[in-house]
Amino acid sequence: MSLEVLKDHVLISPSSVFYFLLLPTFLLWLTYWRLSRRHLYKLADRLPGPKGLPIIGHLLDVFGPASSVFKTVIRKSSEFENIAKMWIGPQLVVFIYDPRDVEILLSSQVYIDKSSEYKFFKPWLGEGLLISTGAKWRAHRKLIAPTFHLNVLKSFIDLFNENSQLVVRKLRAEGGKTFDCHDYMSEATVEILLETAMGVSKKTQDKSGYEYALAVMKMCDILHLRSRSILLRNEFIFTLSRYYHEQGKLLNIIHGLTTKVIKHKKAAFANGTRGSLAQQEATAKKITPPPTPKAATKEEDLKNTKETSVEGLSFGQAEGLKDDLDVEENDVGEKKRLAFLDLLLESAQNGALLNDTEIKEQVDTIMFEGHDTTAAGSSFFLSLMGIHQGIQDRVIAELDEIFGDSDRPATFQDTLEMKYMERCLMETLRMYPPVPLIARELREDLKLASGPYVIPRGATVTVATVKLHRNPKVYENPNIFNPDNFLPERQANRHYYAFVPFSAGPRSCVGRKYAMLKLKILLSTILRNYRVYSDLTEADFKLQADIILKREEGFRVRLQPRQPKPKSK
Ligand code: HEM
Repeated sequence: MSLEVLKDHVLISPSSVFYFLLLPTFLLWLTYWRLSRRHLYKLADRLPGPKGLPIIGHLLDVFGPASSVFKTVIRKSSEFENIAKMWIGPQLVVFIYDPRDVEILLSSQVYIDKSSEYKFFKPWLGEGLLISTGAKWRAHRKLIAPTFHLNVLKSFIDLFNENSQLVVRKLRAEGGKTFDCHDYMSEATVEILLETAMGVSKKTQDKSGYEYALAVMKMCDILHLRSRSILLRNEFIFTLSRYYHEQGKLLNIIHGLTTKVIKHKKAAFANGTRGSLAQQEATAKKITPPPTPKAATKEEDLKNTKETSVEGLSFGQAEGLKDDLDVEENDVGEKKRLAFLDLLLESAQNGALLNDTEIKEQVDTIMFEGHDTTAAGSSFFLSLMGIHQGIQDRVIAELDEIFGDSDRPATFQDTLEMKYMERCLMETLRMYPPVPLIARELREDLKLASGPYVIPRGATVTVATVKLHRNPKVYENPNIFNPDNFLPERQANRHYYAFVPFSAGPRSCVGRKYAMLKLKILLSTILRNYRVYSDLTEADFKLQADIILKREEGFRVRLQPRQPKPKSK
């Protein structure tokens, strides 16, 4: 049969040839893809974990509202003691809960790459400290960590006090009603960051910190949704969705604030002004004593390092854990003892270390990491005080012991004496860690200590702090709020990596000491003025882990002004 005849009988068009070849091409690609991942499959097969569906694994478990996804994943992985693997479609996710394994992961200089989900942060945080990696991350970490050195933080104490007093005044508006304290905590933590790390006055921001905080919360919802949705993970499909437009609007608010912060600070910098503009305004009005950001001597540094270690604890982590916020290498001399944005601008002025985009990315990162986490931590703390009245009695007794009937601002020394409050804060961060999951993508195999397991390169490893911190082999009655879990003797007998709310190792939280100091001043100021009540119990909490751990129903509490203590004779 000639070709002419064949054409008459069979419809051969270019598109039919394309479809004819599509299936074998796909099968060929699939075979290659699976072969290239055979190392991953081989090692994954040896890891324990709940059984998923063929091909899609546990993909269906990550659909639905954030609170139910969180519960399902925790429930399914709970049947497994130290380690649980799950396939989320083609992605291998391994949860580790044994402190020995957590140590291997977090203390390593090798496993420092963040998991692929962090890329959704890029339009917002760019290559900021939270998500960058390699040489860039190392250089910027080295630059930024000293700006959260204790000597810099001590110069923020007046501003912490002043802003905490402002919250106390704002809270009067609630007058004994039940309300969501997270709104107040968010606004306060944004404003405190602006005035301290950023060094600008909150008054120069015509949009309120609350509006920024609200936009951040909505952004987190979108990012979390993207990490759960197989469709929205795709960049192209995402740009066609309504979430893309919503994200654009939210980023306008978020970046609007940070752009303005940098503009103000740059203008002041050009005029030769250094240090917090808010502090200088207050000083001009004689509200506070002059700032004292002076360089410490070697001896003072050593003393500071010791002071940060309070009865077996070192500002939010086990005493035995050390990172670049603790070690003396941080002693980088007077010039570098500058607050965060001052140092960034100075470095940019002096050379090629940072360009404008990089400054912006780091400012966005610190604004996000520095406010949402502490807002959640302080809101959980107040909720728990409201529920556990006996524990609140002890915190208040300690504060009365320290301050007597005086309403003077707190000093650094006072914060060191808030030992019971420190334990309550630790216990809050144990049971309700604001960062509930710490995830890394492995570029090398990871051999575990808890059993004969090797997690293959290419997998995502997740430390679910929310579960690690409730390990019944480590904590007696892990689901009961008990600040005595942080008594020095109990702490000393525990694996250091059994409590890592601020992560640990080279990628630990640079704001750990800042957060602990600020939380103590903010929360002690509130409890010196109000008693907290709650109509709910912990069993009523609907936990929602959309990047930051929150209560879905809001952090509802009631406040009663405390009666002034009778003046001592
Ligand atoms: C209670 C408060 C806080 C908690 C529980 C917390 C927790 C954490 C955790 C768990 C990480 C590691 C995240 C990961 O590996 O994915 C982290 C990283 C980070 N945190 Fe915090 N944080 C808090 C407050 C702060 C504050 C106040 C700041 C800044 C002022 C801050 C800045 C950062 C930065 C920049 C990183 C990235 C560090 C790096 O990768 O080198 N955090 N934080």
